[in-house]
Amino acid sequence: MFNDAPLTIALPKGRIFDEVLPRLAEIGIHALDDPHHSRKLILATNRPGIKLVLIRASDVPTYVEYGAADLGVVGKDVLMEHGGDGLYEPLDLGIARCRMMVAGIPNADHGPGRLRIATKFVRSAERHFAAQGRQVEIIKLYGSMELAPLVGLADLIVDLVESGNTLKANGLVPLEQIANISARLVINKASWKTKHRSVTALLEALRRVVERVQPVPT
Ligand SMILES: Nc1ncnc2c1ncn2[C@@H]1O[C@H](COP(=O)(O)OP(=O)(O)OP(=O)(O)O)[C@@H](O)[C@H]1O
Ligand SMILES: O=P(O)(O)OC[C@H]1O[C@H](OP(=O)(O)OP(=O)(O)O)[C@H](O)[C@@H]1O
Repeated sequence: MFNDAPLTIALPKGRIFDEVLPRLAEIGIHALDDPHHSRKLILATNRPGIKLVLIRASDVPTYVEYGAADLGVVGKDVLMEHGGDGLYEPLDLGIARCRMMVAGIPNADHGPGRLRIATKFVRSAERHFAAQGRQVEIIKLYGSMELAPLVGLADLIVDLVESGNTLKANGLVPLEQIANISARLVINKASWKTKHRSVTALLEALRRVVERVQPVPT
């Protein structure tokens, strides 16, 4: 069905990977090697012409934008940081759902000065506070953001929250929601034109799976 033109699909190795594999299986795409045990970064599939490339979540938009992959799966948080202009983003896969939130120590008095915000989501945080007309200083971190308010590095953090357990375990509370996050299918703009048949066949097959799992509200 998708075999008219070869397709490369970029998948992030982290938590999205385990949720997207069953979706691909439902449309009849399986990796030939066990992806959990293989060290290969390019995986052939049972569909001749369809291969998977396994990369860091934050690199997916770059691979797809430059056409190194025709399609990719990536969190909305990563897209918000990358800037979405160079890509098509036609489908919300409804997996890896969480929220991007501002969080901090409960009832903290931050005083009159500029708030310090620790986050790995620099652009999203800047945009959020600028829209509120609040002057902030953003401190870029690469992980364990929850630590920053506890050791006086920052007043607030911007991080992803799912169950809220990580915040709770560190004595922090969610304060403001910035965005609902889920994984998206992204498509290279040139592939959309030059490989239209195979790209749209894959997109529509995935869309049917997503709608079956979570029917579109009427
Ligand atoms: N607690 C969570 N619950 C649900 N989805 C999440 C959660 N944390 C992250 N995600 C989503 O899953 C995506 C991948 O997260 P993961 O932790 O696997 O990668 P990462 O370590 O953030 O990325 P990288 O490998 O580039 O450092 C995130 O971009 C986000 O969209
Ligand atoms: O609300 P919760 O269910 O506790 O989930 C939120 C946590 O999940 C993510 O981290 P992750 O586990 O991916 O670790 P990482 O940031 O080191 O990748 C996020 O950065 C939070 O720390």
